[in-house]
Amino acid sequence: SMYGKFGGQFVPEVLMPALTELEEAYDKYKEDPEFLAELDYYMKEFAGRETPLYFAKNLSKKYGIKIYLKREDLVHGGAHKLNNTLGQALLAKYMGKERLIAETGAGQHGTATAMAAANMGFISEVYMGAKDVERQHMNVYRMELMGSRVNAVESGSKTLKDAINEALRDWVTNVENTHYLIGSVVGPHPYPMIVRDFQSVIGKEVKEQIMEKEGRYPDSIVACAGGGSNAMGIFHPFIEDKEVKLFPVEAGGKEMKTTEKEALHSSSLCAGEEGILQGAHTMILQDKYGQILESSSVSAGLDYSGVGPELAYLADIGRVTPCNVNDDEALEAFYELSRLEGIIPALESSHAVAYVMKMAKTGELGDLVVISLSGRGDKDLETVFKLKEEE
Ligand SMILES: CC/C=C(/N=C/c1c(COP(=O)(O)O)cnc(C)c1O)C(=O)O
Repeated sequence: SMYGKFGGQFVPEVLMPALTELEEAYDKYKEDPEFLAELDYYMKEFAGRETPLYFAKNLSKKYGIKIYLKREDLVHGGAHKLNNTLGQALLAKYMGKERLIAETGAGQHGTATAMAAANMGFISEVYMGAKDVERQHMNVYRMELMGSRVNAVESGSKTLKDAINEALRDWVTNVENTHYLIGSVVGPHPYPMIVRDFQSVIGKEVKEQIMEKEGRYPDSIVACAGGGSNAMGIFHPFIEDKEVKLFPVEAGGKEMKTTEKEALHSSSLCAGEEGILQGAHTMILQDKYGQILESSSVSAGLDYSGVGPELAYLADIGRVTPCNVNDDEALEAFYELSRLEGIIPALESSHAVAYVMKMAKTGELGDLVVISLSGRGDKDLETVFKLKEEE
């Protein structure tokens, strides 16, 4: 449960039995043939795996290096989030739970939770910051259409951190019949491990696909990092392959500056400090009194003041190279990929594309790079066109 000095279970005593129950269930079912067969069925027949490792020929031609996109935007629902919600929902079913709750920012995790809940017959409830309810409204319709109740959270910055706090409060009250389906590699142990394991299907597929297509591993892998689950999912199978450089790209927001009460970015690895957030010792954006600072990003899914403890650990030991791009660079990448490849990326994923556009010619990424295209951009069209009008 510890990643070096990071990780742990910094939660109220009342939650410890639920965390112990979850860890015991995970240990029991993660090697259970029936559980694994059922999960494999859902991954193939419902989520649509395996996803392509697509050679972006026009992007590669323009930027002078070989660029592959791991197409998690093609997972059912439009993002990598379903990989995790199917795993955790199935685990909750084997545990005999009848209700799922979740937090969401971009609404992709909420949608993926609603999909798993509808399909497996759970009651489901999603907590979503009021600001995110506004800017990802298409996903609110999708969640409600599939039978989830969406609770707009008005406290704090009305984004992801506040949604997680409300979900934790619900869980404390309803721990008997409810599984809290955390959407990223954050929170108290065993969540960062469970989510990383379910998302590792991404990196496992890349390992086989890149060997098939190129006969070698990539020089670098680039993935955006909000909580860090698509990054940890694509990185984890390559951790021991030291020749593969790993770049988690954080949201640089408006600028890499912090005022008294807020950060103008969401780059916890690049500019945060050690602290405790929502159950884990990790890197967070906090003021000098240790109060969590509001974060900022054009993309709801990266707009988070913390990051997963395992990613904090890997950055601390130098196995990953944290970096960031700002809102404008991400928006430029959103347009670039749409025009060059006919693929509209989520604003979150656009941060990874932007970093490759920015660094391709420096040699830092080598000649063969894989980008985790974590989601598609349909949910962001309104945001992007509103910004265009304001220009
Ligand atoms: C769990 C809260 C995060 C959400 N989304 C985060 C997200 C992210 C960032 O989340 P991580 O992979 O966990 O860092 C990347 N790409 C897409 C398409 C996303 O939707 C959500 O609520 O949908």
